[in-house]
Amino acid sequence: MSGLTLQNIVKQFGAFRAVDNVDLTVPHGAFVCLLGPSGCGKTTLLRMIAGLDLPTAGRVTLNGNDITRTPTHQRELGMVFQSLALFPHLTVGENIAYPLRIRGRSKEEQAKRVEELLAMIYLPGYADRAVSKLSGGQRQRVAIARALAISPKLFLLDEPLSALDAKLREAMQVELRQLHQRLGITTIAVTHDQREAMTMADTVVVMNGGQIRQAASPTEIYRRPADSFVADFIGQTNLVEARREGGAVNILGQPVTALSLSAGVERATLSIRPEDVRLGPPKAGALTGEVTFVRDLGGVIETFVNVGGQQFIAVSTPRERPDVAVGQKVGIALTDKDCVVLEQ
Ligand SMILES: Nc1ncnc2c1ncn2[C@@H]1O[C@H](COP(=O)(O)OP(=O)(O)OP(=O)(O)O)[C@@H](O)[C@H]1O
Repeated sequence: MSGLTLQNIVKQFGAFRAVDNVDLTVPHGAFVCLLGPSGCGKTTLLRMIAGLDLPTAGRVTLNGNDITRTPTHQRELGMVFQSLALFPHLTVGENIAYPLRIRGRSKEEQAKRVEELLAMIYLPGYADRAVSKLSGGQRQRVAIARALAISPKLFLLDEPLSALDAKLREAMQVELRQLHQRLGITTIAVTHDQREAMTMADTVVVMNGGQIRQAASPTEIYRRPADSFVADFIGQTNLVEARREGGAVNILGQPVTALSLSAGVERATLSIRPEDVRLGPPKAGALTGEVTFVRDLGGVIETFVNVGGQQFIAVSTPRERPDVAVGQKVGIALTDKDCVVLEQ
């Protein structure tokens, strides 16, 4: 099978299980982001894919070959890790050519490839520059070019953009995605930044406690989170418990007439995205709460509403700005369409 497959991967550090039975298939040419909070095991998983760590159990296959125990240098990988910095004493061109030089490629081949790669990262004519004269973003592009010099079978990135400031980081995310679209190299990137993952990846793999909680497209992860961890970790959400009481579905002790639960379900956790919370005048059958805070962030307006002791957050565009003020009583009319039913 072409692409990368992880089967029942376990990594144990003494009694501590950093990666716990991970199964994942990355189709050839896909861009996958491993996303999760600090310590969830993403770097450990990437290091096993790279061959920098051996799994305690499980199997790694690349394009049908078992590479679980293959040394890193025989895996034909391109890697951009935070710790793998550019060589400061070499020029840009020498840095990019380095993987070709140590593989004994001719000077002509090295020069040709350096030229191609510099054009690809939008730095033509930079071969003779000193690395120390580059900006942070340019350095990162050179590190990417160096990793791609050998046309790797697999491209691995560990927090590749974390040293850059927010604006440059966003631009580089788009650049990396576009580069991937042009080259089609199977790519796995580790990040703790969900915007970064959603910008770049075909598949976002959300991890927690060494396990995969959900692996799906950015849209699916956001619109149909598998559980409350994913719902809460990706973007903002309102998590509430719904209970069947009498004939109606109640939230925080208030009946919400337009909501239903599947037959036989007595209680469930609902995830309601802030953009699906519409505020209006209080009315029967809707939740009633009190506005506690309004935050105008320019492009979006966030309104915080206290409903029975729990804070709801509603987000709207400036055009749809709700006409509400702090202290005002408001209604939140919810329908099934606004909610994702999680644990039942
Ligand atoms: N060599 C090691 N020995 C012992 N424990 C380790 C070792 N490497 C990692 N761990 C532990 O394994 C867990 C997962 O670490 P890992 O670096 O994979 O997390 P991560 O998700 O990449 O986090 P971060 O975003 O902070 O880098 C952590 O609790 C970490 O302390």
